[in-house]
Amino acid sequence: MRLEHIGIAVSNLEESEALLEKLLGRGSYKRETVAEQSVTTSFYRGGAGEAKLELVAPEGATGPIQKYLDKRGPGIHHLAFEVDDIHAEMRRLRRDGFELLQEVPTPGADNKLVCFLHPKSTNGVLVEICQSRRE
Ligand SMILES: CC[C@H](C(=O)O)C(=O)SCCNC(=O)CCNC(=O)[C@H](O)C(C)(C)COP(=O)(O)OP(=O)(O)OC[C@H]1O[C@@H](n2cnc3c(N)ncnc32)[C@H](O)[C@@H]1OP(=O)(O)O
Ligand SMILES: [Co+2]
Repeated sequence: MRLEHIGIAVSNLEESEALLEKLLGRGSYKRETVAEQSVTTSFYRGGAGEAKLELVAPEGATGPIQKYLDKRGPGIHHLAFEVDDIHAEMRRLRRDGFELLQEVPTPGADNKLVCFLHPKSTNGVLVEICQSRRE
């Protein structure tokens, strides 16, 4: 597993993109809406070998990000780890006692398959595991 991205929940994507560009000195390389998750994401590359940043803004009033923002406001939302075989990793994590939030991986942004673990089984940190989708 390697840290692939850090997810940051934001209320206003345009404002947050402008702020991050000022901070990093580089812009987003991709915006992508994942309707199933009720989010629009905006990605920033890390330095060589470093994790990306993923701004995650709510689409609509009822998704997980809007609920998170209502409760906690903007901030670091999740850590995403890349694995080579998400199915095998999900089996391994289940065996090791982690609570998976889904039975099967689902399409994520940035050409990934994703699965989330409940934060109560990961020391209060929402964890996403992801695998690059083979074309
Ligand atoms: C997939 C597209 C993109 C990508 O990378 O490709 C993304 O990353 S999209 C990211 C948005 N999608 C998700 O977050 C999906 C997984 N999340 C969920 O299923 C829910 O948000 C869940 C189950 C983590 C929480 O939902 P629930 O309805 O149970 O909300 P509650 O507020 O009642 O939370 C219960 C409990 O969990 C704590 N919590 C919630 N969110 C987080 C978080 N991000 N980090 C840490 N802890 C979190 C919350 O505080 C509650 O704890 P409690 O002690 O009971 O207060
Ligand atoms: Co993510």
